[in-house]
Amino acid sequence: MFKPKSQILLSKARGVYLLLEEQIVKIQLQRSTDPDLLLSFSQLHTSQHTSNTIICIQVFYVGWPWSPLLKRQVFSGPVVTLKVFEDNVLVREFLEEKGNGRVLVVDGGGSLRCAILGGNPVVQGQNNGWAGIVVNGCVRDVDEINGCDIGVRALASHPMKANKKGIGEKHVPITIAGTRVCDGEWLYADTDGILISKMELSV
Ligand SMILES: O=C([O-])CC(=O)C(=O)O
Ligand SMILES: [Mg+2]
Repeated sequence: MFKPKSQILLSKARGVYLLLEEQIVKIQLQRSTDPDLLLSFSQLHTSQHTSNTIICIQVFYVGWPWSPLLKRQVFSGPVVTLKVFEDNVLVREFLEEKGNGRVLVVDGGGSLRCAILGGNPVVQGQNNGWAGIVVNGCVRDVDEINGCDIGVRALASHPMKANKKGIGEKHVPITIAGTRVCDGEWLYADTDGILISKMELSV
């Protein structure tokens, strides 16, 4: 186990450790649905610290079945949140904006009944400089998405299009798989999982 120079908050969880003070030197995640793991992270997250040298990290989606069909799994950036349900109008609206390296995190309520992200907005997101899109729901046009230079994570693919009523809420706190995600937080996605941090990390 890596020993930090100074303070460390060490989760009991297997293979997961946070190094604190000057920076996060290494983050290691294992896929797990172990409730102790999630508990230890939520305790870390909610515990009160007086020193702002302590960086609290939430683990987001450890153990979730992210679709392996999507190829660009590694990306990071500041978060923009969106909450919709089986409707993709606001998703498209966001990706028409300049991304400036941000990651759009869409809580689609986990619906597996239609796709709230298709190839067209992903191409737009790529062209507008978004770093990635995380969808708690389904995507379609998987081959088109995989041809794009932008990270995309979703639960699954589905051939059906979503509604186009424009219903949803932008920039609101969302809770996905028990983890609250807010605008301005930082998201780090790799092939092991997805992390949400209150602040930018050096990884
Ligand atoms: O048209 C839609 O609603 C979904 C789609 O395939 C795309 O955006 O590329
Ligand atoms: Mg399409």
